[in-house]
Amino acid sequence: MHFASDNTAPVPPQILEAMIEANHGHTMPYGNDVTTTDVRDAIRIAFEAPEAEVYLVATGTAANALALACLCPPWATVYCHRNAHVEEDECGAPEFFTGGAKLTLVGGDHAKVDPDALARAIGFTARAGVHNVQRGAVTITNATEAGAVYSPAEVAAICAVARAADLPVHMDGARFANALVSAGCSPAEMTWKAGIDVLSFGGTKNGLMGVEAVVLFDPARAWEFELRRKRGGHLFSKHRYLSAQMAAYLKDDLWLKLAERANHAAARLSAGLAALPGATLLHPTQANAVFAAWPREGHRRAQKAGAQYYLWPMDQSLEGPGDQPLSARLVCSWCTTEDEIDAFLRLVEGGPAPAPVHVPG
Ligand SMILES: Cc1ncc(COP(=O)(O)O)c(C=O)c1O
Ligand SMILES: C[C@@H](O)[C@H](N)C(=O)O
Repeated sequence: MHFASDNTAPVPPQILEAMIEANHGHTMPYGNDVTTTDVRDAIRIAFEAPEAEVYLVATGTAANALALACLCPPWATVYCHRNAHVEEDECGAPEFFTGGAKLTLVGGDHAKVDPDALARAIGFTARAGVHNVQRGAVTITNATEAGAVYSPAEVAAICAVARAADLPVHMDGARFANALVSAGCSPAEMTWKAGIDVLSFGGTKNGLMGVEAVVLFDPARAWEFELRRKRGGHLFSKHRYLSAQMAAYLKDDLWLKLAERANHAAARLSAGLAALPGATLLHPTQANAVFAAWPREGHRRAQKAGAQYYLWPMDQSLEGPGDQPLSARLVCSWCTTEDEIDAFLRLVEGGPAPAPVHVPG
């Protein structure tokens, strides 16, 4: 019962097989291999963006921070949701890689930036001219840190506010595939057609060993990104092992199939929890994460039986009197099974613990 994060999931066999297949002979380094060229073209086709420039890095934090560094000067600010990953979980990487830009936090339900709140925040910035940080860029996360999904229209509304202030917009797409299959739109509709300038196109949460593609829909920023990636130590010399993963991920729409499996599992888990006495959903389940609260005893039973997930916020405690509800984040991955979901739900409800799984060897 593994719901701590999609980061805990193994790599799909197709991806490992692709890396083994790539592991023959010699090939040019630093992205000068044929597979990287093929991946770049495949992403341009998938996004209907023939002019886009595409670069692979190994972490989502690197993708976000390097992309923002190309969009926001050191003396400016990046507008993000107050619960955005770039604010809460990147240890200051965006501030570091931009050379000191600030993050201006904006509210909104389900970790979605509210367009009106964004407009107010932008209007308040630089009100005293040289004495204030300047307006820099906007970043939104899709799927969000609360498991919600922006529709293309919602993305366009954010981008319209940004464009009115002549600001570029970045999308943290660590779970882009999950958002896309949920919204039922095309990659282009979810990004550049709605006004997104740069996308962190995630692969790691959706199964890859560690590959994220930064897609710059405006190629004018490409050379700066290349320089920042190398200067930041994020240009892989044996780049073929990144591109082999991404090539396999895109082949036959594997990326969409993996995301559909994770989202389907989350929908099952969410419906099961919502039906339990005393359990409540805290956010709509629109991608692969479920945010819910249920009585403490249910948490104790589940965690005693080995279920892995985070109380969310993490500073809650299983100890203590009474049986008041505690809230949790449950993340499903491409390999979450119906059996582990059903076993978890029985534990939360108070049923028998699942039989221990015999792991041979
Ligand atoms: C929404 C979001 N963005 C970015 C990241 C950063 O990815 P990484 O941990 O690979 O740096 C994560 C991590 O899971 C994430 O959840
Ligand atoms: C850092 C932690 O939030 C990670 N990004 C996850 O989603 O599991």
